[in-house]
Amino acid sequence: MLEFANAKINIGLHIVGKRADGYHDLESIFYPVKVYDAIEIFPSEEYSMQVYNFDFPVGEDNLCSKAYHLLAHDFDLPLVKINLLKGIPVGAGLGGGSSDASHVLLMLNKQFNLHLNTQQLETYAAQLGADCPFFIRNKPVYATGIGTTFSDLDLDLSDKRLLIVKPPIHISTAEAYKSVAIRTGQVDLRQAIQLPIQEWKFHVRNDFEEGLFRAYPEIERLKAAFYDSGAVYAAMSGSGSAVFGIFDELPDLKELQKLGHVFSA
Ligand SMILES: C[C@@](CO)(OP(=O)(O)O)[C@H](O)COP(=O)(O)OP(=O)(O)OC[C@H]1O[C@@H](n2ccc(N)nc2=O)[C@H](O)[C@@H]1O
Ligand SMILES: Nc1ncnc2c1ncn2[C@@H]1O[C@H](COP(=O)(O)OP(=O)(O)O)[C@@H](O)[C@H]1O
Repeated sequence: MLEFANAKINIGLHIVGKRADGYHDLESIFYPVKVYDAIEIFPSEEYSMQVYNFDFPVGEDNLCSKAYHLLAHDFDLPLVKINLLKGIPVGAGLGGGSSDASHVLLMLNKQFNLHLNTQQLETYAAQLGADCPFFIRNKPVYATGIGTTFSDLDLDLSDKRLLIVKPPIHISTAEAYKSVAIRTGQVDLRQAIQLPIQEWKFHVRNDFEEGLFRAYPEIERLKAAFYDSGAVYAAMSGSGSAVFGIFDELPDLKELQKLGHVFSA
């Protein structure tokens, strides 16, 4: 079985509290985007996994392997070979690894007739990472809690052009959370996105930007370059380092291409 695992962007991200277990409560809008990894799973004589197009360990730490072993613990799954072709940049705030994990759960459920429903799959996904459950639903949602409680959202950007630029900076999510400031009393993102998109820049913010822009001025310059290129809204996604921009029309890419790898999403 071959499937494509898409990325996500966060449209607004408010860090609203810190919990006793060290995780943070947040509010965010998760929006699926058309940047993909490819995952192939097939029965094999032994379990193995191979990653193409990216250089990181493929051992038990890979989220695809973790997803397989999580289900293999509870179900009589055959041994499989997993091939992963990375297209989603890593350490970018685009949730690539989380999407891979959840797509492995979805694929195993389908391929081996496990009959798990969405709720059950989301519960398994939550054991793999806070970003994972979103990719089970994989449609625009307003997320709260640690990012695993969802309400559906009517947001459709399909008449816009969406560009994402990944600068050559790798940000660890855990590190980004360590220095983020908690802010309460922010605008309700669900209301803010009802405003015309041109006004989002005054109301829709990502709380990770402040600290990470200080540490990596290149990311702030990248966001400015999006506006210079005509974006109606631009922001860093999640804990970075990728920045996305929403455009009415496809801009000249020359300046953006100087600052990183450009993805049309
Ligand atoms: C910031 C966000 C926004 O969507 O995305 P990315 O930028 O990573 O894509 C997510 O909250 C990232 O979720 P995810 O990357 O799955 O996090 P996990 O693997 O569960 O946790 C990695 C580390 O991040 C911190 N963490 C994560 C989620 C959360 N709500 N509070 C936290 O404090 C914890 O220190 C944890 O040890
Ligand atoms: N299948 C995978 N794809 C990408 N990263 C993975 C995967 N499995 C484990 N990881 C680990 O997760 C880290 C962050 O992954 P990524 O999906 O890029 O997160 P983020 O959304 O925070 O940028 C990587 O640096 C890597 O060590």
